[in-house]
Amino acid sequence: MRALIIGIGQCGTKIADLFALVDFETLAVNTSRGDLEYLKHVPQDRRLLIGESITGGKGVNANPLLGREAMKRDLPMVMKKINSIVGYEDVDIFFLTFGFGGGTGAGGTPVLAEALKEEYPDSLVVAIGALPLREEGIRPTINAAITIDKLSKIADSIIAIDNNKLKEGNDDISRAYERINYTIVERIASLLALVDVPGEQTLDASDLKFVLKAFGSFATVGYAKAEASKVKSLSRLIIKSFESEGLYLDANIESALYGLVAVHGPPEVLKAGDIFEALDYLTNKIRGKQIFRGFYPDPREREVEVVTLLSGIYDSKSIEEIVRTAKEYAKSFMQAKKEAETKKSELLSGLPDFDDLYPGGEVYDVSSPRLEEVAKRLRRGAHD
Ligand SMILES: Nc1nc2c(ncn2[C@@H]2O[C@H](COP(=O)(O)OP(=O)(O)OP(=O)(O)O)[C@@H](O)[C@H]2O)c(=O)[nH]1
Repeated sequence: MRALIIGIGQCGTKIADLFALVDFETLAVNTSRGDLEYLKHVPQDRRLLIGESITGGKGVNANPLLGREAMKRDLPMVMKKINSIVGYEDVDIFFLTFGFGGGTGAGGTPVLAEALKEEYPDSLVVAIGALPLREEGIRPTINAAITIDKLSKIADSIIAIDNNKLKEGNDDISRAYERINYTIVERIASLLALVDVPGEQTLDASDLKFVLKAFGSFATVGYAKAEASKVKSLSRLIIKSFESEGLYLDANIESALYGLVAVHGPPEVLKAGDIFEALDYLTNKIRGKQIFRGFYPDPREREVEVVTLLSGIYDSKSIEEIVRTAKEYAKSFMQAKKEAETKKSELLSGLPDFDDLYPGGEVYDVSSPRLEEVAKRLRRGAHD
């Protein structure tokens, strides 16, 4: 199983930086030189500054048109770098990490996703994006809604993390960002770590790709960990992986088409009866009724760890709220624009031009040959 993590923009490269810390192959792409320098773990030769000719290396200030243009202009450089990283061994999944509300990530990610799909048709492109906080105002919400629309037509799955859930803690915002970034990386890394690993019933890269190849719908990764001696019901632990801290996305898990469950822990907890009860429960709960599973009994373990992935989700309150708000805003903005145009033409219609009011306003070109001729004749007359 080979994954390449590509971070785009500030939020995306910060997340990629954490993936680099846990030894994933990463690439960081940004319009801001300062943000690239700030990274700690992505190797220097894996940091690409794009759009320098338009931004001077200073970011795009939440303008996705500039983010898109920056990625378009430097796409050959970015793709060349990716080619050199990929080499001769296929990449199973490109994970693109970014913030939906900014300019570089929101504008640039769909451009890169499209190019990757074209160049690597057998690899999956999965977008992992942070949804903006309501308090950030209307622009990030619009950026998010339009980017969701674009990516839903290109990416195989979109793993959206709702930053609004951050507010449930007491941390200041940068600590809260750190916490959520860490959680995302922990979950995806735990999931990938259990793919292609020997176990009782194992998951391979093709299982994971099957689940994530979900025509641009939403996917979510759940996680739960508990002391083995305290686990009364494995199915409850699996369900718990989607609750509380669970999702970071307000989604109806029953609408999911596919699922994947990986459980790691001491053999006495991973009993066949409990496992099948848990799987039956989940299979009946989700709409698509297809669950892949992997079980990894480990006698040295004292804890049980559950990683769950659900995909093919269309029903999400977090996403609906963003799309609805953006649509309502767009509608009222277009209406206001139309009214302003009508008002402007009503106010200004009927005004004359300067010519109507200033008689004798003909203008002669002093360098015209005819005028020269007249001037010459006048001068001659003066001498005669
Ligand atoms: N989860 C999470 N969200 C973040 C983080 N940093 C920023 N965001 C969110 O991402 C959005 C802003 O995206 P950025 O990545 O900062 O912007 P950008 O893509 O670099 O684009 P510009 O700054 O406009 O050049 C906002 O909606 C923030 O709430 C982070 O570290 N973690």
